[in-house]
Amino acid sequence: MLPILLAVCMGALTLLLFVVWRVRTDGTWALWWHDNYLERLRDFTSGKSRPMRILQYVQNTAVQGDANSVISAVDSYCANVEWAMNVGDKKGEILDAVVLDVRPRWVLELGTYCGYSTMRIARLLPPGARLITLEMNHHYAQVAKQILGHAGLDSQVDLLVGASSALIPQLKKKFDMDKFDLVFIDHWKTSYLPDTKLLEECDLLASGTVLLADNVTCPGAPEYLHYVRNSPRYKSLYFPSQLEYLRVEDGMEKSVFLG
Ligand SMILES: C[S@@+](CC[C@H](N)C(=O)[O-])C[C@H]1O[C@@H](n2cnc3c(N)ncnc32)[C@H](O)[C@@H]1O
Repeated sequence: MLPILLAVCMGALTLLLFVVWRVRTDGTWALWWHDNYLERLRDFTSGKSRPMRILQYVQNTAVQGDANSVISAVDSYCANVEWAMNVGDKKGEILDAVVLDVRPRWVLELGTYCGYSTMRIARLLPPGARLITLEMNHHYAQVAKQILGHAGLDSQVDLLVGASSALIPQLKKKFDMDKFDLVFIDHWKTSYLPDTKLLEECDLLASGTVLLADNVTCPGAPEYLHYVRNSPRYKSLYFPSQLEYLRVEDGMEKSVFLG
């Protein structure tokens, strides 16, 4: 009996070590572990959603009206308490550098989630610039509004709730605008390419418009990458980095529309 028990324990331990190793080194396993298993477990035990837990942490710890303090609070929560799909601090620095370099008047963000990258972009915008961010999940959008309000950035940002494919064709008329200077692409990865083509069709990209796409390595957006790297309409450059809050390879693709 004892040898069988010992063998079962050894087998279970080996399996556990294997799962821990894969979660720490493989992006697909890491995303499944954090986004499905751990998130659902915490939702069940706390009776709240992950965005609500992030919001609560921000309200309890970040200085009201101080965007950097709110950004640090989200990073601290997601690095130390539970992972979340924000662009994160490391790739956030790449995003910051692109925003500062472009100095955009009109920015579009695809995928708001809790408003983390929205805050990073909005706090660096020159006076008079506008950031339009699209989020299809109503609950996430409500949380993002409160987080942006806590950071004091809500007046610079227009958060539209709905699917990007439905909202993009309405933007020109709705905002009485012409073209975007910067587009941050960070929604579901299968939508990167169709929405880029939709932006072209809707005449929302000017020569010089910068597209910055997150997660092009993990979980990856191969069709989008193939398009921007091979189309004569784009000049594209890869920025290697790490997946938010984890030691897993990821990167961002900056693509300049050439007209
Ligand atoms: C990776 S998260 C965005 C993270 C955010 N940019 C940040 O760094 O803080 C992706 C978000 O895109 C939203 N989303 C996915 N597909 C979308 C679509 N087609 N239209 C609008 N929102 C979408 C999801 O609901 C999710 O909240």
